[in-house]
Amino acid sequence: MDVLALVILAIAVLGVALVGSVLGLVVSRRRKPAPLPDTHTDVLVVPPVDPDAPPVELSAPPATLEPEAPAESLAPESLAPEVERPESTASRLVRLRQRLAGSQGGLGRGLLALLSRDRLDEDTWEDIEDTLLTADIGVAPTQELVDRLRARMRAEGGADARAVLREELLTLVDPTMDRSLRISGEDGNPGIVLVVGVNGAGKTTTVGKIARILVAEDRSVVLGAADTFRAAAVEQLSTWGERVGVDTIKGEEGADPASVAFRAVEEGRRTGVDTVIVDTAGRLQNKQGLMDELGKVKRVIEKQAPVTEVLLVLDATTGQNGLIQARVFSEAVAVTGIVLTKLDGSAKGGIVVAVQRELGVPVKLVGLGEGADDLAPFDSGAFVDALLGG
Ligand SMILES: Nc1nc2c(ncn2[C@@H]2O[C@H](COP(=O)(O)OP(=O)(O)OP(=O)(O)O)[C@@H](O)[C@H]2O)c(=O)[nH]1
Repeated sequence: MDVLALVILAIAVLGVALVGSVLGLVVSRRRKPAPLPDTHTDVLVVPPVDPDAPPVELSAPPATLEPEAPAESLAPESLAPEVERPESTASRLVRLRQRLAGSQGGLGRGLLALLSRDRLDEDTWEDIEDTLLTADIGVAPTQELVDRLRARMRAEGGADARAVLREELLTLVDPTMDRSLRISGEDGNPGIVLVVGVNGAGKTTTVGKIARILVAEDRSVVLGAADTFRAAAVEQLSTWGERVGVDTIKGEEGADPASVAFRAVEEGRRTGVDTVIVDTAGRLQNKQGLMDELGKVKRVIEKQAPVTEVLLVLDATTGQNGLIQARVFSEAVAVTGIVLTKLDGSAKGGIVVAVQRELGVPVKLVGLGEGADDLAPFDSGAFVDALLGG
């Protein structure tokens, strides 16, 4: 009898242990981290830890109990190469529009408050003028805008100030400009994007961010680190590339930038990539030196294939000084588009108007933060809406 009771007890204990281990398996499977969502944003930021989440199961069940896991279900952080998935353009635009409205909204709100006054007297018009000048729109565009606003507010008594202001700001920003990036080549060649600008404007960062935009759109890319003046810039660029699985062609510190650019294009053609992006040095030692260097880089690249886009990177916070630099660069090389960085750190979005006027080329991209995906195509309507506070 006693022996029988002992046997029954042993079976019961084994049964409980078995159920427990199966439940433990189920629970530990449920605790596996969810895959990254498509709209993953700041990929450089470590995902936040949920303080309420149960601790990670350390006593994992024996490997033999685990069914064969299909390759794609393996935890990405443990086995997959460290290639990040850049944010999709759609989610980036929604996020960055809000950031743009946050940094630029003050200008529009200020103008609207002034235009909505009962009496638009001379003092008010002067205040409007000052507000525009403070936002770096520039003297001539400010005068034009004020003249047009005056005429319309007078002629269209009781007009909706917001609607009038929106229309006139949009005219100034010029929605008719072609802002598409020339990232495709012809005759089997890759598109070649040459990126120029003074050091510190955000050039290398921008090259990395553009690569991410292209990778997010399933385009293949090679980077050329032709900023051989500063070894750190070369390393910085290749790190950007590695993160999204893009190769970077480098040269030794002090190597001829043109030869690095040449090799990058050579590699891009050999591997049949869609786009080669070449970062350049931005020393402004003197105009002649800059012209010689950039001119040579472009000439040497074009022994193989045409440069399809020359982007000038400008720091939005540098105001008039930035415009002077812009002029020097545009004389050194034929700029086809502007990237305005650090708009998140400046309330002076008027620089968009000023720089387009100065160079006669469109702003094509705007930088809105230090995050890896904080670069967005410039959209004039969205920009004016951001100025007006959404
Ligand atoms: N807030 C903000 N910071 C930015 C933006 N773009 C670039 N930066 C920062 O600006 C700093 C300079 O950027 P870099 O890309 O190193 O500038 P660079 O022009 O390549 O300079 P060199 O590498 O010296 O040639 C970095 O700290 C960037 O993170 C932007 O849109 N917003």
